[in-house]
Amino acid sequence: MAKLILLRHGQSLWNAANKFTGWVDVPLSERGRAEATVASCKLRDQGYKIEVCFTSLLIRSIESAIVCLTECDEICGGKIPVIQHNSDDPDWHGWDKYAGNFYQELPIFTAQALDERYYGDLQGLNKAETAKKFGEEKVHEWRRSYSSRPPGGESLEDTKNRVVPYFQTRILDHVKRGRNVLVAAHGNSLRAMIMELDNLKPDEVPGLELATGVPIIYDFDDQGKLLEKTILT
Ligand SMILES: O=C(O)[C@@H](CO)OP(=O)(O)O
Repeated sequence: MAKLILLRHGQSLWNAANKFTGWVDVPLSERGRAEATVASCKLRDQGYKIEVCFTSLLIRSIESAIVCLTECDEICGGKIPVIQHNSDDPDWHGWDKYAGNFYQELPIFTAQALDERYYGDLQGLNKAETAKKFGEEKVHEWRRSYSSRPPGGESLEDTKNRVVPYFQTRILDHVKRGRNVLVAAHGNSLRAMIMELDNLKPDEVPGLELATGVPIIYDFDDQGKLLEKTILT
């Protein structure tokens, strides 16, 4: 039975400062690293073993994955996590000639498709001040509705349109082969994925809040059919 483990990154320094973050590449806070450590221990205590990992290109998701996979490293089943960069930069080619060894290494695939929702003109602004300026209702609509776009940014629908094809082709492929997969990503890229997994309608998604650093486990049977969901609080 394969497991799909979704992990919203630990608290970032801009989560702590209550700022819209989006694609701004802000690292974890001390609390965020502690949350990823706790997630790692919970997964270890429940006997989970990870075989493949996916992250976005943003450091807060990569850091969360690395802390989660290395703090209680039993969850890697004796393998070493290795990031599989896939850069279009021609200077990169040649650095990555190492073919890898699936028996000894746990691949971490990084993908732009899993990045946080692009928050456009709101990025860097304080959330409370923005709500005062534009009104609580408008800002809540920008943050939590399905189809409303924040100024210059992506709606959740836009985010879902890039997340779901990647999820279906790349991530679910491993799950269907019976592998346990960790996806360390963001509040909105994971909400898009959960909409798909839980069959949520657009009017059901505003109520979906994800805590930082709390693993959400989906169990699949050998035919790739979804059986149950557990939140490791
Ligand atoms: O700022 C962001 O990028 C996100 C996640 O922290 O915020 P929100 O909860 O408003 O979608």
